[in-house]
Amino acid sequence: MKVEITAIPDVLLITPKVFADARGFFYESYNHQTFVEKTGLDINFVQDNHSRSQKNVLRGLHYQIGKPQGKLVRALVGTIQDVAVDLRKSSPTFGQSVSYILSAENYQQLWIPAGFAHGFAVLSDVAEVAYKATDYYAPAEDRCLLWNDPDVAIAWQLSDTPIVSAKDAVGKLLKEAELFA
Ligand SMILES: Cc1cn([C@H]2C[C@H](O)[C@@H](COP(=O)(O)OP(=O)(O)O[C@H]3O[C@H](C)C(=O)[C@H](O)[C@H]3O)O2)c(=O)[nH]c1=O
Repeated sequence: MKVEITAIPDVLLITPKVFADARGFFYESYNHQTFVEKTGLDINFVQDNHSRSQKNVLRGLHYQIGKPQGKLVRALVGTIQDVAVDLRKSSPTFGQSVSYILSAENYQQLWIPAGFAHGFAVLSDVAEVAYKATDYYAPAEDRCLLWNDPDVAIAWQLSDTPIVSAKDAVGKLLKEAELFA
């Protein structure tokens, strides 16, 4: 398992060791001991999520203001552009984002700590995304940062106007959003 620090140091790009043979492949998608040893993070995941979306769907940018969740994200099927936005007011990278292409083919995972908004755009005909969370879903705490906030200026690799939920269509701008310390 390789761990790479991204342009926002607390966000990590993880590439697992994949064992391929004539049958196909095998890899450990998560191993707690390896994760802690390689990242130095002592965290525990309490919830696994799985979503399926068609091409041009954009889910996000979401975060929970109370019960903030760290997320470990991967694409089981297809290809997504996964994005994390730093919402920690005291961070030197506040308001900045990182984007990575996660796909069933590259096996890569993105670790996004609590304090970030997370979202992804589907670049393939369909994508299934699985991700682990460090705290439970808390609908009352759920918040949305507007996906195309000009101050965040994410370069979405979308071929068309994205398909977003009604909730995501009215996400807040960074200058209005509830933030982390
Ligand atoms: C997130 C979540 C949702 N739900 C229910 C609530 C709704 O009835 C339904 C769809 O929820 P939502 O439209 O918020 O799903 P996404 O737009 O995929 O939200 C996720 O998208 C971005 C990418 C994230 O990082 C978050 O994990 C999460 O907010 O699932 C649950 O029961 N548990 C959950 O943990």
